[in-house]
Amino acid sequence: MAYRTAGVIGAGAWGTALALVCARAGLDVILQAREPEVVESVTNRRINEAFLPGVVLDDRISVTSELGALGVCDLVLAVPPAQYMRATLDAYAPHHRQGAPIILCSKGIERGSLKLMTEVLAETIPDAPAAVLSGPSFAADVSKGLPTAVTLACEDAGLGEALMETLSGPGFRPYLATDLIGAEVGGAIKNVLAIACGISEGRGLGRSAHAALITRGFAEMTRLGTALGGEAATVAGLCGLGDLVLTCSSPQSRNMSLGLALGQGQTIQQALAGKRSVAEGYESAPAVRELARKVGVEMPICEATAALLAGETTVDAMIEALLSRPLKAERE
Ligand SMILES: NC(=O)c1ccc[n+]([C@@H]2O[C@H](COP(=O)([O-])OP(=O)(O)OC[C@H]3O[C@@H](n4cnc5c(N)ncnc54)[C@H](O)[C@@H]3O)[C@@H](O)[C@H]2O)c1
Ligand SMILES: O=P(O)(O)OC[C@H](O)CO
Repeated sequence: MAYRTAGVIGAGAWGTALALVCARAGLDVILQAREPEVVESVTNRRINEAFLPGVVLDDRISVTSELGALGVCDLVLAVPPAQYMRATLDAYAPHHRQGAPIILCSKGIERGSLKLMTEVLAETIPDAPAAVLSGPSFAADVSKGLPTAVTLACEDAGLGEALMETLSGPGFRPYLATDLIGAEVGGAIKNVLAIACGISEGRGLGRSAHAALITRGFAEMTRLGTALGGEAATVAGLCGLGDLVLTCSSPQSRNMSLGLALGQGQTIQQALAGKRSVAEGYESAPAVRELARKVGVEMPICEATAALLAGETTVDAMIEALLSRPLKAERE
């Protein structure tokens, strides 16, 4: 099927950047924004001043506050913060066009239910063909057309291929996978690990500690991904290792910069004050910790980060606890 009109649910930085990706790929785009000021600024000045300032949006992109307006779309990208995915899809469900695929682009695990975004979709719009788009991709880079490669996971390989062809462009290269779980776990866990790396950086623990955190964090991500039924090879791809490397290496990441502030001595309240943008690692950390315990997977870095974010420990005690763990074989 040739896709002509894409709907994007959620006009944060990433939803807006993905609207541009779709427009550059030749699709007409309907971008749904919750905030009236976003609708106003995109309509009148062709810029999303609240979430992606400085980027002029393509004329193919129209903006609306109404989820119902996406009922005409033959392809939908869902990009709200993960903790709002269920409520957003519930509200959108009555309008969804039968058979239109939904590409989940948010990175997180639902608190309470401990569910992945594909599970949330299956419970809210069960008939919709699902795909996951995830990988190392800052909205600011993608919106400028800088080269970006991501994982596009879809159990139906034919549909995945069609979606990959549809979204690709000179600066945007999706790579195909069929493992939804592996693709989702990578994106959710790297956010928590990026906070840990930021803390290490903020505390001045050095590049060696940074590399150790990335490597041991990757082991945690792989353990959880495979325990949930994902494949290690998917987690080692763009959606897992690739995104971990990006997010843990740049203060441009909201998650890493939150960690940096905590490592430099700010409280969580100070570090989050006045922020409109989402740090998904902060939001998902309690669910990651609970899920790891539920499935019996050891994730000490994520556990320690969740404890710090919950106010149960201090940065110094967290570092001390991680460094005093019993020695063990690297591959365990
Ligand atoms: N920004 C990036 O570079 C980037 C890249 C890849 C993936 N992502 C992922 O995309 C998702 C969205 O992040 P973002 O960067 O676009 O957001 P953002 O931080 O730029 O903006 C916040 C978003 O939250 C929405 N929001 C606030 N309250 C809400 C509510 N009650 N219900 C529904 N939505 C609400 C706002 O409308 C806005 O879209 C996240 O899961 C993030 O991890 C972001
Ligand atoms: O700014 P962050 O930390 O939300 O990261 C954005 C993207 O997920 C990077 O791939």
